Amino acid sequence: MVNISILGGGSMAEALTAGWVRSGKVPSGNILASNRSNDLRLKELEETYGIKTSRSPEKIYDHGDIFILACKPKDWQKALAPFKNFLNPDTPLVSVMAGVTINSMEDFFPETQVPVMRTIPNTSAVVNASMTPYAAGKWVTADQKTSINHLFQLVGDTAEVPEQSMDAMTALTGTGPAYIYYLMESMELAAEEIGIDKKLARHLVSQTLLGAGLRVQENDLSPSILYQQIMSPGGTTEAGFKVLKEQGMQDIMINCIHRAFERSKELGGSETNALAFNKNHL
Ligand SMILES: NC(=O)C1=CN([C@@H]2O[C@H](COP(=O)(O)OP(=O)(O)OC[C@H]3O[C@@H](n4cnc5c(N)ncnc54)[C@H](OP(=O)(O)O)[C@@H]3O)[C@@H](O)[C@H]2O)C=CC1
Ligand SMILES: O=C(O)[C@@H]1CCC=N1
Repeated sequence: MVNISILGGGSMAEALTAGWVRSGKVPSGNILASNRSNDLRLKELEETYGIKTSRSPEKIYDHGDIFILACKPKDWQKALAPFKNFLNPDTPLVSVMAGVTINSMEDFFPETQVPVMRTIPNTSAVVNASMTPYAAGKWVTADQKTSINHLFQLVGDTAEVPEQSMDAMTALTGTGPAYIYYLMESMELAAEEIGIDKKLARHLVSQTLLGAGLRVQENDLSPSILYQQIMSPGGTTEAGFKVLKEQGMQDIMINCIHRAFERSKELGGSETNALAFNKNHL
């Protein structure tokens, strides 16, 4: 199994780490995480998952067969700078960042053909149920793509997509769990108001979401057919849906995903910054 060096030690780095360790296929010692300055956080990651941590560029470089770039889009050039002269065609760089394009990362290494993969996992990696769309850059070999795909399959499902779709993927599946959690929170609040115990409500709501998700995955039926099956004329579902329609729930969701899509494209605007960074540091 490959050794993984992660540049970043935040939520996404932790979700992937947790999923890889939980898969039983990646020994915790194969993972090394780093961050910018938060010592406590690195200690916490070490203690929780038994992984290695370091902020020494030499150690990070020596450890990794694969580099995961898991810092915020605004921070990536600084995070990668110490590795500019080290990364090479045998050390794939796998970004999990929203927005940042493959081109801008490839251009960061003007002298070297660094293989760059752009992925967008989600935090369900913790329970090995992420959806991870990905796109490969021009220097990624078939073997490298296979092994990176395998790595993300260990924490859920994957789909190769054209790079042009990655901002849409980010809005839909990278961000997606947050929309679902917000819906769940709303259902829990309503449950409490109609007299359901808080703890029981959590169980009821999560099982309901899980069952609905599984049904969509295991049937050829569209969500629309599936909700119509639940709706008896004059019944409770119809009554509830009347409120959803009157208050524009579907439009709200569609607008939300459009806005997240636009935001992912805006975050990709850091390309200009990458070029400026290169000019100042070459
Ligand atoms: N959270 C999510 O659900 C998802 C996030 N993503 C993407 O993952 C990336 C990380 O997001 P998330 O984990 O939420 O963010 P966090 O803010 O939780 O973590 C960012 C991490 O990057 C570190 N960092 C910042 N600068 C550097 C540097 N120069 N060198 C090394 N590490 C550095 C930070 O260190 P320190 O704390 O010390 O400053 C921190 O550990 C983002 O690009 C985001 O778009 C993608 C899909 C889903
Ligand atoms: O909010 C964000 O920007 C990141 C990217 C996808 C999910 N979280």
